Amino acid sequence: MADTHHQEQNRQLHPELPQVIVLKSPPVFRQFEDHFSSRFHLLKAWESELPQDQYLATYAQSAQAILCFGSGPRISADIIRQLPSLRLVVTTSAGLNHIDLSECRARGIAVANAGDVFSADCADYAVGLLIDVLRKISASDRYVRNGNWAILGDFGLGSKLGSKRVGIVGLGKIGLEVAKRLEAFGCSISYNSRKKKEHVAYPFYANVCELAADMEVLIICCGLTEQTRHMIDRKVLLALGKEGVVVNIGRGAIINEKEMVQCLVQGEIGGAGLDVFENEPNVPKELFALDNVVLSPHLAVFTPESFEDLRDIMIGNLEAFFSNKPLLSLVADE
Ligand SMILES: O=CC(=O)O
Repeated sequence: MADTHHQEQNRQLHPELPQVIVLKSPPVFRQFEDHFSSRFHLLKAWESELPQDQYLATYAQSAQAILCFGSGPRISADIIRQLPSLRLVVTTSAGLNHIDLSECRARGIAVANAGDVFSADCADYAVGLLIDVLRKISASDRYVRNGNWAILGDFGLGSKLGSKRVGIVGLGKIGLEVAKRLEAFGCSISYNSRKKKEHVAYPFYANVCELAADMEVLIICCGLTEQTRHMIDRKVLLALGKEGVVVNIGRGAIINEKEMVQCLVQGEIGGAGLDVFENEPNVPKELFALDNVVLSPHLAVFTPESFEDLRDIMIGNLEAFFSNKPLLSLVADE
């Protein structure tokens, strides 16, 4: 019980600091921790030897805020119900699929996310994946390293980025940044989203299958919800066609992964750039053999240069909440 004892001592030393629960923290958070502990009394459930339920029942009954990470654990209805004073969830991610939003809504709990902090990094990465698939950069790197250049001669040419018709699925902050970048490369942009955006001139498609049929590239930038789960299925991919490329920097389950793998293996689409997968960190093995597929371990999201902005927005949200000011990146209720 040494850690729990330490936390209890800390609470007695800093009774004035507002309590913020953290169920588990990934190593990347450790570099921020001092910035948080000097402002808030962090209830570090993961350091306690008590089972989580017991820890929450013993130490977190009056805590009003929880800080969580896109990497988990999930902020489920069950956890929310164990925290009767909870009024705010702050997540370090742009995505929200690890939070039970309807339970938060029902209980009047506000949710704040990473806001715009990652949008530029994520958009850069989406464009990087697309260029890599089209111009075969990773594949040609392997070709050279394996000594094939000298043995087999020149590697086959890739396909031009400029003038491609690109469909963006989900024109939020990240999608708009992707569009801005690809316009500069000479691509023509169209999009699909829940609603047509006022003040956006790009052609809008209410139907994702129709978008795919008219495009050469689909870039998935939307969040994962019950409505978007498996939205990109075999039918959409077949509409994209044999030369079509899909890039996913949203969430793996937005694409029906089994059907996408089948389409790729059978040459029914032209290629894929994938940063996210349905069952991370497991990646379908069939993809490893395909040179027209670029794989990456869910790291589009940020660079070390963005960490300070992330830290500041999380602290800013917590401070605003505890001083009754508007949150910096409140997730709008849809
Ligand atoms: O995937 C990462 C995020 O949602 O921020």
